Amino acid sequence: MKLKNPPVNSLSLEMLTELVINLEKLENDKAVRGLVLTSEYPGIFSAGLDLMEMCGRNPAHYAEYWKALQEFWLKLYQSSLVVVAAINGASPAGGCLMSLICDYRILADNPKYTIGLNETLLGIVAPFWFKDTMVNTIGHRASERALQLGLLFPPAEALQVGLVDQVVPEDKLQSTALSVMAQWLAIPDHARQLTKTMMRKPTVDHLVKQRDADIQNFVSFVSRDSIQKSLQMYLQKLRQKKS
Ligand SMILES: CCCCC/C=C\C/C=C\CCC/C=C/C(=O)SCCNC(=O)CCNC(=O)[C@H](O)C(C)(C)COP(=O)(O)OP(=O)(O)OC[C@H]1O[C@@H](n2cnc3c(N)ncnc32)[C@H](O)[C@@H]1OP(=O)(O)O
Repeated sequence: MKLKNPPVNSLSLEMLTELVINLEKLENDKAVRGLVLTSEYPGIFSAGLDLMEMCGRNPAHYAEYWKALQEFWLKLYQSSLVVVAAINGASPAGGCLMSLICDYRILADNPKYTIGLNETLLGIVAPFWFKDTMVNTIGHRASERALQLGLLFPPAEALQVGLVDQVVPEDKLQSTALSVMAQWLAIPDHARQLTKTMMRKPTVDHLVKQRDADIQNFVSFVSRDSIQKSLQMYLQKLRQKKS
């Protein structure tokens, strides 16, 4: 599945909705057992959540957006397919989250392709289920440091901390993803799927139990004037970077 939402594959409401529909289609197709997630645009895997969905909108919109993001996370995290992320570009915040919920992550070796949950740099906070997903991957101490500092790791550091499973030359990314997929598909589906469910259930239950409260938290957090100001300033900085 190729992410395709120009210019930076930000996760807009429309993009999230389409991703969920496509995932459902693949899950229901008996001929499909695995999925490689990559970007149509080498250089950018995904810029994360679409900041335009979180700026200057009304509470009903924020609630709808957050629910769609939860839905996407729940679908992909619980997918019965083998999901391999072939990360061919920068992968900040929501882009990193999307990689973390795959079964295996391969990052192309390019110093510009950084990955991490950098929310604090925007003056916002990664919610508990982003944090849980990261802790499940790299452990508590490394997550605490990475989350507080909003670290974006270049490939060698991402590998060292365990945020990705492999770093490969850019021209080997897709072939490596296919050989990793072959290795995972050699395992009987039912045994692998039950194991995945068992490993992920506590994290899934944590969100499912608190879904509505989490939406309310997000809406009230993002509606604050101070948060709106931080997001606007961050967007301005992104725009100024060009000039
Ligand atoms: C205890 C209390 C707890 C309460 C908690 C409750 C709730 C939690 C609240 C909030 C949680 C929110 C979680 C948020 C997660 C996110 O994912 S936020 C998004 C973070 N993303 C980023 O920081 C990445 C920003 N982008 C970049 O760094 C770069 O754009 C790039 C991806 C590296 C690509 O660089 P480059 O190729 O140079 O492209 P440009 O920077 O020039 O960008 C092109 C245009 O795209 C716009 N853009 C970039 N990123 C985004 C984005 N994420 N959303 C929307 N738009 C984006 C950029 O402004 C450019 O636009 P123009 O062409 O200038 O119009």
